[in-house]
Amino acid sequence: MAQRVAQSDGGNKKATRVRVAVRLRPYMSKPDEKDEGPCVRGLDSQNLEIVNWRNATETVKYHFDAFHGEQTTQQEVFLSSVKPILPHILKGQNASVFAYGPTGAGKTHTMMGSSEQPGVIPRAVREVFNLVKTEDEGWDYSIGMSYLEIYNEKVLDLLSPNSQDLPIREDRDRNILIPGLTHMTISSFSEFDKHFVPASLNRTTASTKLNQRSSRSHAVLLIKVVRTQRILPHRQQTGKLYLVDLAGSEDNRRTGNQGIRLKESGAINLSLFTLSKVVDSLNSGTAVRVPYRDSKLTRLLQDSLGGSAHSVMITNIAPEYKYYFDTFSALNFAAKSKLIVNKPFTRETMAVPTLPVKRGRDDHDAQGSGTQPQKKRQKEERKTEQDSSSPSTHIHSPSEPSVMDRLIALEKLMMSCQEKDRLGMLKDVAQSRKEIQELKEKQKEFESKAMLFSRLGGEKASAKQEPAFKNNIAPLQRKQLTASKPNKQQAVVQPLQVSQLQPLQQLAVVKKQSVCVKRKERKLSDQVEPPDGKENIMESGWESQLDNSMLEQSRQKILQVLNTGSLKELKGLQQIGDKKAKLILGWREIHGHFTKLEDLGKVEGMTEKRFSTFMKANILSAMGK
Ligand SMILES: Nc1ncnc2c1ncn2[C@@H]1O[C@H](COP(=O)(O)OP(=O)(O)OP(=O)(O)O)[C@@H](O)[C@H]1O
Repeated sequence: MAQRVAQSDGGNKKATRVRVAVRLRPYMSKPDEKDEGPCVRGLDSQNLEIVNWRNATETVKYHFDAFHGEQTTQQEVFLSSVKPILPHILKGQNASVFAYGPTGAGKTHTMMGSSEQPGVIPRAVREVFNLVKTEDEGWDYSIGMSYLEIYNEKVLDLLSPNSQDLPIREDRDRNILIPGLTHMTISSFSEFDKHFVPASLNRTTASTKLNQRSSRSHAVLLIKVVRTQRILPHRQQTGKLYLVDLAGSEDNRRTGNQGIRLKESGAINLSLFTLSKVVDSLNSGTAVRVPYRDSKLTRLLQDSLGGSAHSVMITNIAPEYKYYFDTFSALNFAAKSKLIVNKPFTRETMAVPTLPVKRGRDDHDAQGSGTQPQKKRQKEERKTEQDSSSPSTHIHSPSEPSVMDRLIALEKLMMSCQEKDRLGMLKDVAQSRKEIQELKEKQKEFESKAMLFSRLGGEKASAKQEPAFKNNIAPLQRKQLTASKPNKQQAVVQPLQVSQLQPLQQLAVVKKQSVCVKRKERKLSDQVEPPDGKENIMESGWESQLDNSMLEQSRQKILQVLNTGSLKELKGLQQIGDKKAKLILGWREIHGHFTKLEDLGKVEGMTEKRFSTFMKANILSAMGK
């Protein structure tokens, strides 16, 4: 008999941003409504603009990973925004796609679609089956599905519609579990469809003023792929795909909701508000506690936001003026969600011989909460975590020989000892594993420092040939320029400069650059170049008046703060406010160290001019000038 032992690639967690796409649905004017034209329009495949409500002669511009215009087909949305993340779930990683946006903006259309225009969900499931067919030989695959809705803060099983509110739990590996939720094994797309279509009809929908068939709940479809290697050690990887159709945010002055609709709406808005708080808290980087537990929705999406999943958010928006404020706030939510960083990793177990465990203890453990099979699995996970010193894990634990020896010796002892003694030894094993982890981290730190120094050395030699900014962000333009490539990390609201396209329908010609329209957005504006061109123009040549060695010393000091400084220390630098300091921390999180000071130009909103101002202010301040 064999038990399964968890393998972790925790040390290799690579940060990845939540990808944000925006989809604009076609204009749908009703015969009795006056046709005011759209308030928002796309500029290209990543940019869009919306009228500035404070001044209709201006617009506000946004940049996203993808923009899907009115004409974009379901197939195109799937191919560009969803298909690329699916292969991860066949490799034991988690992925999630969720549709966000105001009521009636097209979330259900995007996720479910219709039989003529299938949406993301049927396409993604079909693709998972296709991927499995073409995968490497030597693995067996098992695919399963669960489907639930969160209605009025209750978790309801859509595959078993008479079920009660289900609890949400988290295991020690931070996997979110729903004990009692139906899990069906499916062997083909048609089998999936057979369960999915009737289950979708169980979802709570109702007619509101803004949408004839409005979803009154958040729907979450979970597709779980488990692949098991045919040969020893029978590696097993589990990847989960969450496909989420959120209920829409609602302004009840416009929906005219009353009674039960109003209660539903309250629950929907509250959970979306918590979602927004979670995003703010993740972005602030300083919050002690991310409020995931404040709503069932955020608890369930915990892994997708700031967790271990590859996440894509499709923000649906509507072009009509009556949706203006919903659209505006959805775009701002989308813009801030782009800053969230997840760290996906592979969930893998291996088969190893079972250690002798007393039956009585098994029975006792099974008394707690959760269903029997689930408890058993949780217990197994717990046990495998403790037993992670078993022989098979050695293959993957490069560490100091002395620590390794201790582990092997401990294991040998464990195999032959009683339960009571084992517990004490397990503690030692845990301690040893901690030491290994610490050693690995120290090693990594050492290597990156060594690399940094060697790069610095190399850089000095070639400093003259290298351009200072490798990824010049296009400065805000006041006249027509050839558009340069937008910065990859661009994540926040871009205030519009002078519009270079036709003005939006029924708007006067744009006269001046836009301003950010809310105080909050105004704060963000320290990341973008001021539109009026008042930025200091740097007098050139000031560096040449300084002593070279002192100059170099100051540069090194600044670089050190950039690479190792805390939020507070970063804010201690001249020209670095709270927002910029957080962006620097975020950049470090994703890319590691700044090799040279000029790399600061890669941080969101740090234009060449801003960089010059930053350098001058900090060097002069370091020299006490
Ligand atoms: N891209 C699109 N092309 C054509 N029709 C669309 C598109 N997007 C949405 N629609 C139509 O707009 C209407 C509202 O869309 P949908 O029900 O998907 O909105 P929703 O955001 O899910 O709303 P709610 O939050 O109230 O459930 C539907 O009739 C839908 O068919």
